[in-house]
Amino acid sequence: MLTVSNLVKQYGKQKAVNDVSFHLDGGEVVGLLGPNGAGKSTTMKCIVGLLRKTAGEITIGGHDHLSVEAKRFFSYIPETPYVYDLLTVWEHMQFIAQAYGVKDWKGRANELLELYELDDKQKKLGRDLSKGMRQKVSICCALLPDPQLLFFDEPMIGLDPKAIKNTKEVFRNLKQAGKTILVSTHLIDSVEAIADRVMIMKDGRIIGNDSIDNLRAQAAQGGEGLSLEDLFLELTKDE
Ligand SMILES: Nc1ncnc2c1ncn2[C@@H]1O[C@H](COP(=O)(O)OP(=O)(O)OP(=O)(O)O)[C@@H](O)[C@H]1O
Repeated sequence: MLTVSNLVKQYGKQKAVNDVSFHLDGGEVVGLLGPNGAGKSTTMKCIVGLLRKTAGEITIGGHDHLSVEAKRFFSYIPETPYVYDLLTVWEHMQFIAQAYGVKDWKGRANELLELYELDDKQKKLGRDLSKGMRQKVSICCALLPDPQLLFFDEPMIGLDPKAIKNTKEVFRNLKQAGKTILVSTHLIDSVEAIADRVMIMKDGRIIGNDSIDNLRAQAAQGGEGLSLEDLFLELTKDE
């Protein structure tokens, strides 16, 4: 579904992403973990075409990631939610439905807005939404076209506890429906239950890419019985 080969992204002289390669099979749910500045957001932005990569190849569903065919496969929830100031919440849903050619979208849009407690905010303009509400609108917009592949960059940031719980449930449902998900997060427990695999990034490189059980086994002595959080700290500690 997604293949990233030898991806490099340089900001000036700094290699924020340094020769990163990985593959996601259809239906896989993969957590992208790493300390601040590891290169997670830059990797995602390169994949979805928001940043121009310095080198490497990326294909989505067998198509070059910048092609229209590739863009039909995925939705992206950015770290900082972007909403249109002068569209209402409902108009955001309408806009996405039209842009992606989603048929019979109104029922689904209502379900999503209800799930994220935005149903009574339908007439509010984007510019009048709080940060958390923007994040919720961004998630609803991403889910409406029912894409095969979803990129979530820190989806839980700014969400209230109920929305975090709902989003975990959304992940479980997406996984059950066979969707492919790459989710970058610091809230390690939010992916522990559903991730088939985690990739751990540090200093622009992937330093671990395996199931949680296998990573545990690879971690320094005493890996057995480590929580994912301990494991993460063990793998990313400075030598
Ligand atoms: N626009 C930019 N210009 C210059 N350097 C940047 C830019 N964006 C990110 N960087 C640098 O690239 C590196 C990777 O940043 P990135 O945002 O991808 O990390 P991250 O793993 O997503 O971090 P966080 O968990 O803090 O969101 C960091 O050293 C950061 O300072």
